[in-house]
Amino acid sequence: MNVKEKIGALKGVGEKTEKLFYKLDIRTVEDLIRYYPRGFEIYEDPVPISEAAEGHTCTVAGTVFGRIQTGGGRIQVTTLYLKDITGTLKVIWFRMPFLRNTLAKGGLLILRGRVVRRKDGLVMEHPEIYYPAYKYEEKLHSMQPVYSLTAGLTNNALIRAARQALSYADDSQDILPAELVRRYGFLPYAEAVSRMHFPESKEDYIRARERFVFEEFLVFILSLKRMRLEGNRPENRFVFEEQDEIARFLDRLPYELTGAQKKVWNEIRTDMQGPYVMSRLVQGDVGSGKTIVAFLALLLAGLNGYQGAMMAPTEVLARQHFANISEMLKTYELPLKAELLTGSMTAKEKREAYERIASGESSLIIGTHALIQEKAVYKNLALVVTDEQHRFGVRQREALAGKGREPHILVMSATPIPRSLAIILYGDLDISVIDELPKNRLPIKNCVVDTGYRDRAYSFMTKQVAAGRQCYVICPMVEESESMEAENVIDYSRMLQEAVGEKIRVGFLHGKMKQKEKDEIMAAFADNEIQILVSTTVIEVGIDVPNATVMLIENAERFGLAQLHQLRGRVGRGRHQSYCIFMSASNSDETKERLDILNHSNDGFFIAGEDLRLRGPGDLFGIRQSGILDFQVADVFQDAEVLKRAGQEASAILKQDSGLDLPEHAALKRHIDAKIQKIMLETTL
Ligand SMILES: Nc1ncnc2c1ncn2[C@@H]1O[C@H](COP(=O)(O)OP(=O)(O)OP(=O)(O)O)[C@@H](O)[C@H]1O
Repeated sequence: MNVKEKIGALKGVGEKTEKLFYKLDIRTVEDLIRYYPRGFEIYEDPVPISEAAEGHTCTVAGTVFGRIQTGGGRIQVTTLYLKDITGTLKVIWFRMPFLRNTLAKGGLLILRGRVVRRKDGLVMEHPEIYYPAYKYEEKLHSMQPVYSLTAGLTNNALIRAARQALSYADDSQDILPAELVRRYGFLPYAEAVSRMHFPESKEDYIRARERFVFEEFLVFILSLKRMRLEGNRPENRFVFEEQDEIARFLDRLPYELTGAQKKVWNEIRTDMQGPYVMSRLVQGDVGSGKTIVAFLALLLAGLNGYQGAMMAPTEVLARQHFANISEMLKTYELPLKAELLTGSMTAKEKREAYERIASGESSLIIGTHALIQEKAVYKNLALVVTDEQHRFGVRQREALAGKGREPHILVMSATPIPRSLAIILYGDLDISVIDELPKNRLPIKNCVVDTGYRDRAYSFMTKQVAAGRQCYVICPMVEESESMEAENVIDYSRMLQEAVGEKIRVGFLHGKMKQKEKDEIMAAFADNEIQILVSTTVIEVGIDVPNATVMLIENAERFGLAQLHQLRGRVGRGRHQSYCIFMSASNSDETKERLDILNHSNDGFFIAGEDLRLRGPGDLFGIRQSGILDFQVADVFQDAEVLKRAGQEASAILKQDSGLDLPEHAALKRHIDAKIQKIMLETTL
């Protein structure tokens, strides 16, 4: 079979399933071959029930103790107690009432699932069932891939389809030039890709991964270069003049810019008035005050009679920026109008917004990714501020300016990457760093505790709320599905509401909520109508409520350090003393060491370095990767050396063959061009 064929060509993938695959962006057999697992389940020997620990996925073996029950309620829950000589464990399944009959026959039962703490103690939730128990033997010590899924498509279905797809992989499909594969001693393509999905051991996976990390970086760098982002800078065809109103605005701001903010603002101002179009990256740790610098650039564009657009990575964040900038325009009586453009607005609202943008009535446009490009026609867009997550959209944004005018580009990033790596990843951008925090800040006080501390954490939060402050709680994680995650957040906030009493309003936020609901909750939290916000990691980026002073992170052991640092960065943004409580359900030394780093440092750069030191090459499994810059397998920090090499190879390839026209680069070129085209399509739709 040709791997370019539609995914529906695989056996067992009907029309309906095909659509589900599309949702995961898997269209062809090759897409599936390259859809690597996000992790692996390693099937260990069963543990004694007394050792089944909160927050862990484990396997237990035992017999059913007492009766199996199915209870009503919103969701049907089937409950049993599993017993071995060391103890009993409560086990529940959702929506599987038939289990009552199938499991009632007695005999040894093996269950594998995550153990969580509920009101009535430890519970294993929705485990896999091995019954009769010998069925587990087939799996013992194996590594099962775990894929990112979509509702309706199970992990098993993906495993089956992936096995089939992999049987059609062969070395002729490799996009890396053969000479590179030889020189670096990489595994041949077909073997490597099959080990990416079904490795026999960790070492096996690591060896296969090496090649795809390299490939991913190489493709990334070459794509950027092919999109003509590097090389000749377009001329600056906008006329910018200094605006007195900006100086007046800065004078009246309730705080003085830090030295670092002033320095960066100067660099931006100089760029915008210079002979070439600006392409600048502003890097700054969480809470370092990047937003005001971006706002200043927008104001400068607006006051010069141009338009400026700011694209936020999430809708919640877009609304926050819009609210802030609108407020500023009003307070400081600036003669400019801000406009919001997001996906959840009604057709009528959008149409009206488009009109005001086309006529130039609105000059500061804040929105989300897709929408800023949609039908909006700008009168005279001179500046686009984006987030690093939109790395690839740059080219269309330039196109979006239309009529051959290329706007200034400002990219904001909170990722603490060393300069040498930033130069490779952002080779087309000048780099500014905000390396100083505002003076009014008190360092965040951290503590690392176990779950036994939960009640004390709640009473601490109650006291903070009594003092007028607000708190965030990052809910324990549920990996199985988004809907279970939602239920979990709701259950948790109910429990918390009971614990803190009615005077305090607890709100919650999760990925499955409608945009409007999210906005309402965020607005209520920003106005202190909600004092404690229980959330999944959706609040991770950018949210700025300076009155919030406590961040309680449940299951802290399950996050990467970079992500924990981002989450913690939601507090300590104002003048009040702030606290971060890392609650961990694991007692392992490794967890302790990792959390200890955060406990003793609030510095993103230092944390990233330490994280790297601790995560040896063997540790690619347990903890969620940072997801920074959204690489599929590569990790900017951990694979820094590979990134450097890929950067060198990319330059060497282009030096020898700038158009990628040599036969040995043909596959690479096709791959890159298809990728660029896809990105273009996605971002212009
Ligand atoms: N020079 C300053 N002095 C005092 N407060 C400041 C200063 N600059 C910014 N702030 C305030 O600090 C808070 C954090 O700033 P901002 O939201 O810009 O952070 P950020 O760099 O975007 O961080 P993150 O990456 O976490 O979103 C805001 O409430 C902002 O008003």
